[in-house]
Amino acid sequence: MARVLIVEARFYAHLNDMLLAGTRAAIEDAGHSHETITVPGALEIPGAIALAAESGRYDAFVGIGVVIRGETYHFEIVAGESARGLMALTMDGLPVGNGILTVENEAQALVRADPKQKDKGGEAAKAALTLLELKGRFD
Ligand SMILES: Nc1c(NC[C@H](O)[C@H](O)[C@H](O)CO)[nH]c(=O)[nH]c1=O
Ligand SMILES: CC(=O)[C@@H](O)COP(=O)(O)O
Repeated sequence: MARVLIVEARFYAHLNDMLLAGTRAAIEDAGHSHETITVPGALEIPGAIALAAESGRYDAFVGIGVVIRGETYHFEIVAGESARGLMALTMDGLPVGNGILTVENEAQALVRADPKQKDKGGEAAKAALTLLELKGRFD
């Protein structure tokens, strides 16, 4: 049984609740365990995963959150840098799934967070577990 750490950026609680449901369901359906920690925003997700990975307590990681475009360039920073940080961790050999929604509005986020619709949380969990399985094959 793999131990999966879910790191959620709880910027929009109601959307995160849906993402979390899909993420947890995918992990449980695959027969693995999960633990969840919460950070303020998407920019903190990669750092939290890096810190947790050093503990050696987890086999895979899923970052989830919602970034909705506002009035300024900050959207590009938050969306781009959180994705870049997760990709850097993946390229370092960590099985990481990216479930951070980067959207124009709440309507787009709802469709993607809902486990009964696009289920991006479950998709990110499955991606992390796929990388974990590949890691086992190549080790
Ligand atoms: N605007 C959103 C943010 N912004 C906050 C940043 O992620 C970060 O916590 C802050 O800049 C302090 O370092 N975060 C989201 O997750 N979603 C947003 O829409
Ligand atoms: C993605 C963001 O950082 C955004 O929510 C912030 O809104 P604004 O650009 O209007 O400050």
